Amino acid sequence: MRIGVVSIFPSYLEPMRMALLGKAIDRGIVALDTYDLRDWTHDVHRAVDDSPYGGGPGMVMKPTVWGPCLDDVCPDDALLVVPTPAGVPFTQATAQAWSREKHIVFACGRYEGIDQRVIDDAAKRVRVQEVSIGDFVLIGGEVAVIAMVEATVRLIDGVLGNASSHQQDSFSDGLLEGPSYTRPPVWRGLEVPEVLRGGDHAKQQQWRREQSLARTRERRPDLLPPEQ
Ligand SMILES: CN1CCC[C@H](Cn2ccc3ccc(-c4n[nH]c(N)c4C#N)cc32)C1
Repeated sequence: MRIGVVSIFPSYLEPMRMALLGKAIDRGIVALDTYDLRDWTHDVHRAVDDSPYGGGPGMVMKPTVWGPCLDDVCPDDALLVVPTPAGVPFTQATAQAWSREKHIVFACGRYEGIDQRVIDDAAKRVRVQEVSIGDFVLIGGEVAVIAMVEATVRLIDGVLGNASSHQQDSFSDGLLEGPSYTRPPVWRGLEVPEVLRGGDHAKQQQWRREQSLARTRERRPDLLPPEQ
């Protein structure tokens, strides 16, 4: 998978070159290109924003900068993703679908966002998805991109050491994952559940299912399947 990210703060994206994502890049599973939007500005001040039509707070990012940038970095067969609090919710299902994409380009807005005509113009040529990572407001799109790239890339074969890891994710079966434990068996008077210290894998699987259902019922009843 090739990933392109456009930002006025490309160094904000450096965490994606670390740890497991960095290893996926080193191993050629993922290619990451970051672009500085200001390289497409055409004035001495390298302006990327301007005042909003119709008044209102803040500034809006210029179509005359974003347009030429996306023309250059987003080919017709790529998926263009625009993080925005007004977007469709990003979910595990989104990550699963994106993990099968060959090329994804992320457009990181700042200020009050990107002039809508940039998205409308791009949609004439490429598939565009405006997505949100949650019901809260960030300062820009970069943190959302890091979260979405991590959720997506970890699903690509070969990225996670233990192939089964993501198959036991929260949400992979629609439920929240249950608690995890490691040594020592007793820590500050707290014991690891007996069933996990034994060797009956069928009982352990049943226990984990029960724990997932209980936790989902308590914390995210909206995720429960109808019969539960
Ligand atoms: C007050 N204004 C309101 C509009 C957005 C302004 C900041 N901003 C500019 C670009 C941009 C991109 C994403 C997000 C964002 N926030 N929350 C999420 N779940 C996001 C996602 N994905 C936020 C952003 C702040």
